[in-house]
Amino acid sequence: MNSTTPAKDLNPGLSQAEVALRQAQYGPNRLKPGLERAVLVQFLQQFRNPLVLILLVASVVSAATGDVAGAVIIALIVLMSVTLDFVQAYRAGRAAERLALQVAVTATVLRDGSQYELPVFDLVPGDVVLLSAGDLIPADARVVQANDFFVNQAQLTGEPYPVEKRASAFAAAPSAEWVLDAEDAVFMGSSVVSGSARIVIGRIGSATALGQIADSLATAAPPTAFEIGTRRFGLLIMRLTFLLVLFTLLVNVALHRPLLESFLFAVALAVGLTPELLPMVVSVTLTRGALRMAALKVIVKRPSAIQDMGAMDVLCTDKTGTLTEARIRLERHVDATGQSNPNVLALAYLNSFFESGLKSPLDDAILQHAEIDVGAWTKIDEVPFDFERRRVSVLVERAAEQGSERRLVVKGAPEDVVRLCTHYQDASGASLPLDEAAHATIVALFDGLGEEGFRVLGIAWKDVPVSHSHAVVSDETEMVFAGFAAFLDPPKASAGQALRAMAASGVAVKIVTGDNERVTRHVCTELGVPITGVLTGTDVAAMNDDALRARVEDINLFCRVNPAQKNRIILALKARGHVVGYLGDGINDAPSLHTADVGISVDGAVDVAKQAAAMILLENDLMVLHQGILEGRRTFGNVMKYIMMATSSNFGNMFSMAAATMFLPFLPMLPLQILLNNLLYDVSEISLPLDEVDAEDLAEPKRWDMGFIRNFMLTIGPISSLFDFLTFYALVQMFNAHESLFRTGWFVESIATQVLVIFVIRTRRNPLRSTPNRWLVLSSLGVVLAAMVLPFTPLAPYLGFTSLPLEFFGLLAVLLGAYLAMVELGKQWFYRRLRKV
Ligand SMILES: Nc1ncnc2c1ncn2[C@@H]1O[C@H](COP(=O)(O)OP(=O)(O)OP(=O)(O)O)[C@@H](O)[C@H]1O
Ligand SMILES: [Mg+2]
Repeated sequence: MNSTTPAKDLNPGLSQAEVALRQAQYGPNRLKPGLERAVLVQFLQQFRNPLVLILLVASVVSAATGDVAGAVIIALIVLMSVTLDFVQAYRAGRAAERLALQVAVTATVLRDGSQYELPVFDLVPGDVVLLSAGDLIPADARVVQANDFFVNQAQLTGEPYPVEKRASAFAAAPSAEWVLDAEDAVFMGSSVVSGSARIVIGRIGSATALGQIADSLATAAPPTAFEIGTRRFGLLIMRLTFLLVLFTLLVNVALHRPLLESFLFAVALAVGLTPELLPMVVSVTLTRGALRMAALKVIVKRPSAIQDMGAMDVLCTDKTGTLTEARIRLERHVDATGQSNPNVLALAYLNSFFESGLKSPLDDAILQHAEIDVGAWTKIDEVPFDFERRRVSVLVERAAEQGSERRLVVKGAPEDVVRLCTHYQDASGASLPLDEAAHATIVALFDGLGEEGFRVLGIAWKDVPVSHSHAVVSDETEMVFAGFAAFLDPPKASAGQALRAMAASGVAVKIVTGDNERVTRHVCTELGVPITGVLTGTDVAAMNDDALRARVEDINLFCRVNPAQKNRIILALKARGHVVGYLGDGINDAPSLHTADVGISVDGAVDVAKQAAAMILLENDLMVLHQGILEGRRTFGNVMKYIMMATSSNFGNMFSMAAATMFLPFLPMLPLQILLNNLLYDVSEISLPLDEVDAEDLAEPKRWDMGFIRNFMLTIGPISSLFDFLTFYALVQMFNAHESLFRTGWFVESIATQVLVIFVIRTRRNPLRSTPNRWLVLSSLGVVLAAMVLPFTPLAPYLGFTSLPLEFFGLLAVLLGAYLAMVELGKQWFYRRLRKV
């Protein structure tokens, strides 16, 4: 191990004035381009939709052939739909970004000689930053001081093992260039595995090595289950649209209709069929969910995680701080004979005091327990803590009668610490050989402490020659066992209740901890959590992935597992088809937070954990998480409503429109009327994300089910078409409708049925027993009213409408009532059959 390299420069950091200058010059330390440019780009991206482009081109062509008014109206309608969609989605996006800012990763920066905790995007070249284990490296920088400083550069180099970095003055070859394997350079996107350092920033934002490859990294995120679902749904719709459009086009051509108009009609039909509001509905529901979560003190970094929360059926969690209070207190310090012994405390204190790597709450508890003067000791070296060894050693020295003495002090997981010892120290301080009898006493003592619910660390030491100036892992042998430090970390009162609530909502909770079995069992008993099975890290190590997969289902306690094993457990659960959440706060949790479908961390977590998580709890409370799960399911419910509307009623309408072209001597609706119909329908749906979802729809994890959507479509769609044909028949037979009367009548009927059916479809219950959101009622009724009034306004001739006879509204009322009643019957039949399967 490399020992401390002293600071060559005592750089006090930049002055605030200098920082302001540099911020103006270099901009924020961010990978993404500025928002302003993005707005325009985002808006223009809406026009990438081929249907939108085709419509605009087609309307230009139709303007050229004489129909200027029609072309202008089509262009206007298209523009309005695009803007409507964009504004909603953009506002949602901004709200999500503001939320994410609340949990921005910060760095410890030295400016004007004082330390500040600042968001990383505030940093400028020249800033002095202090780093310790678990931190993310905020920009490309030079190391000026290092202390057993190891970083993980996997994101840049793909090299999974930590590499050591040293201060320039101590590097074998100080480098002037930014080379990834330079010993004295660290790079944005890597993380500190152990040790500490002081760095001076050289390059920020997109000038960093990461910034230069950021575009290629951006594509790496795997799609969530929900995104895969939406994509498959889009494909289904696309196929249906294609068939229908082709069909109408062929019929119209066969009937020798005007080509351009037929083409426009077919394209308008395609627009009518496309659930173009789906992305908007998804992002708005998600943002609304995120804002409601924020009120509960949960910050959602990646909005789609809310959906994953709704789908999640297994939650894995570590123990400390989640199930326990994380107010850890040192309760006892006992020697091998079980007697309280100040020498044990002194050794533990030395170790915690000089440990420079990852400080854990256990260290804090030791340091807070007593004030011990360590002034006589100086630190020589350290073997930093890691989650494989589960221990930390410090090498310290003090003056003694003859010269000086050097001592290695180890503290860590008791099983391992005891294994490293050949001697033990009794109450008088004498060092005795650790024979079988002594070993049995020590193990019994340890077991006893565990039984009482104590978290226990073993403490051991040995003297080394003064010439010994580096400490390495292999020095941790032939130690003298000093005793145990025993801590209490009381279970959280609210945790048991939260776990029961989750179980009742169909989410299995599994505990995945680096701590030992006895302590964890004790916590479970106190919380009233039944233990269905236990696996230890040793068991997991002995299994291949198949064997692990076969076991993960029944086990709800995984103990003494290391970070890689935690990750394997998550992978095994995912492979079994579960949607897995992971809650954790340490360096050891980062890989699992990344692998899980939804990673959840807490505000006090180390940077790497916060970075890997999709959601941050500002208050570590499992009950809030249960709320989040319900929020996710609510979001899913509202998106589903939109999809069920789009596939049943909307699709039914467009289907009858296509079919009607075969029987009518004219187009059943003008292209622009179809587009207007679609726009009005969209407007009625804007408030859908605000809608309530019935309690029974929140009872279970929610997942995409294409079979469900298809069957629903096949049940409700035909009812919609049936009533279209009844209208069609009545208009021709009873009203003797000519072209424009027919189109006007059908336009009004189709809007009314299509929009009002939401009140039947939005609930599984009798629609009168489930209260819809006020805005949804207002927008729906408003749109239907607008459609009815439109034919009587001066706009009517431009839109090809004619005023309707009063009797038509009588017919409409009868048809509408019968339609809604029949959809309700169809719906009830559908859900009854669904329950039987
Ligand atoms: N500061 C420390 N010094 C020595 N040993 C430590 C220290 N911190 C942790 N350990 C050892 O490493 C083990 C694993 O660490 P830790 O308990 O933090 O893991 P975890 O998986 O995060 O567990 P938890 O579920 O309690 O959060 C501990 O049980 C303890 O034996
Ligand atoms: Mg932990």
